[in-house]
Amino acid sequence: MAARVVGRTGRLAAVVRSSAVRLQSRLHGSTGLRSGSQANFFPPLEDAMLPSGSFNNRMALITGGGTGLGRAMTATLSQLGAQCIIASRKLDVLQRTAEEISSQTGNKVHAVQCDVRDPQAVSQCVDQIEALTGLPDVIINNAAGNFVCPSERLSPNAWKTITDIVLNGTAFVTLELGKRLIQNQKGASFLAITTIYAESGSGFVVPSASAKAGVEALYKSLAAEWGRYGHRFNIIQPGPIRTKGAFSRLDPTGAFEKAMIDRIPTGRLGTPAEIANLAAYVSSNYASWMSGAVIRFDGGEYVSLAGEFNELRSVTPDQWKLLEAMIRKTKGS
Ligand SMILES: CCC/C=C/C=C/C(=O)SCCNC(=O)CCNC(=O)[C@H](O)C(C)(C)COP(=O)(O)OP(=O)(O)OC[C@H]1O[C@@H](n2cnc3c(N)ncnc32)[C@H](O)[C@@H]1OP(=O)(O)O
Ligand SMILES: NC(=O)C1=CN([C@@H]2O[C@H](COP(=O)(O)OP(=O)(O)OC[C@H]3O[C@@H](n4cnc5c(N)ncnc54)[C@H](OP(=O)(O)O)[C@@H]3O)[C@@H](O)[C@H]2O)C=CC1
Repeated sequence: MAARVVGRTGRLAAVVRSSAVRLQSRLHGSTGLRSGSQANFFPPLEDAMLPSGSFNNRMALITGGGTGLGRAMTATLSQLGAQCIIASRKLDVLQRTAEEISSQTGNKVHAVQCDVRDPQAVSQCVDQIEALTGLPDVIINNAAGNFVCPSERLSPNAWKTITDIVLNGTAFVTLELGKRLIQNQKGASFLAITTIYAESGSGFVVPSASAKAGVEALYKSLAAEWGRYGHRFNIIQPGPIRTKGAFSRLDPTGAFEKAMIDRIPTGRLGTPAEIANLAAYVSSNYASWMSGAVIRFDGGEYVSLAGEFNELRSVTPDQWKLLEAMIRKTKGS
């Protein structure tokens, strides 16, 4: 009897495996498709979601605003009327982005060079911002550094570099602006971009995971402490969104992208415009009651990775009939 059940279970497992493989190759393999078919249910909308003028007369600082997601956030805020300041190390990249966005939106985008790892540079950058636009109403801490690397290969300086950009950089920008805003009795919305593994931790990106977790603790703590000064602090945890900066350092060969998409229940990567709309909402007065929030924005990837039995998605209805019959036949323990 036991042998019959084991034999049947083995055959079932083989059937399940081979149908899962067929399904995978129908969805992605042979066609070269980069999204699951369910992605058709979840088309990304690219236009700005908030009413035009939502950020009129508002100043927004976006660190790392010259590229990737920061650039998309800058474009959306600028389109909605904000005067933006983008800050990072590469002035030429910032200036190009600033010109491109302001020529499209008609609203000024300023480029300010700043290495967020250096508290003195941050202080000088804030001096420059005060002179250009006054203190900002919206601060988005988006700048980051990251690369995949087995932890046993990390040098002390590799660890320091990532934690300096992500945790110390966010802290320097937030504290410098926070102090000046408090002195000037001006309220502001602070937003930090972390990632879904800030919560779970993740191998192979350990400095980033540790630093992003620190950023989340910083923002939740300040949400509690600085509400009395008119400051809100929120966090967006993005799942994978293709940008050159992230994917060239996290998936340099492109080999992991398909696996990423396979485990995302909505069947596709996010888009920069989607996260830009969310960031704009969180930073806007429509969200003035939102503080201390941690918003996971990942197409369902986090819960999909977490659930013990989620792999059973690949079991077909016929296979379920068989499984159910086997389960129902079991009597006692
Ligand atoms: C998919 C879903 C979840 C995704 C999450 C994504 C999270 C992200 O944060 S993506 C953002 C990615 N964008 C960036 O990283 C942009 C900025 N990055 C950089 O500028 C560089 O990559 C770097 C972070 C390395 C900083 O550059 P910098 O010039 O300041 O540093 P280096 O002098 O080059 O390096 C400093 C030490 O780190 C060691 N190192 C650099 N790269 C690697 C690597 N790939 N593997 C191992 N170690 C590395 C480098 O050797 C230096 O250490 P040492 O030799 O001991 O001096
Ligand atoms: N794309 C994705 O799938 C995901 C991204 N994220 C997060 O989204 C944010 C944006 O990432 P993404 O757009 O993908 O990647 P990018 O590499 O395009 O963006 C990172 C930005 O940070 C800036 N930066 C890096 N180091 C410093 C520094 N020392 N001082 C100031 N600025 C710095 C870079 O500009 P410069 O080189 O000019 O300094 C760059 O513009 C990051 O916080 C990242 O952790 C989170 C989860 C997923």
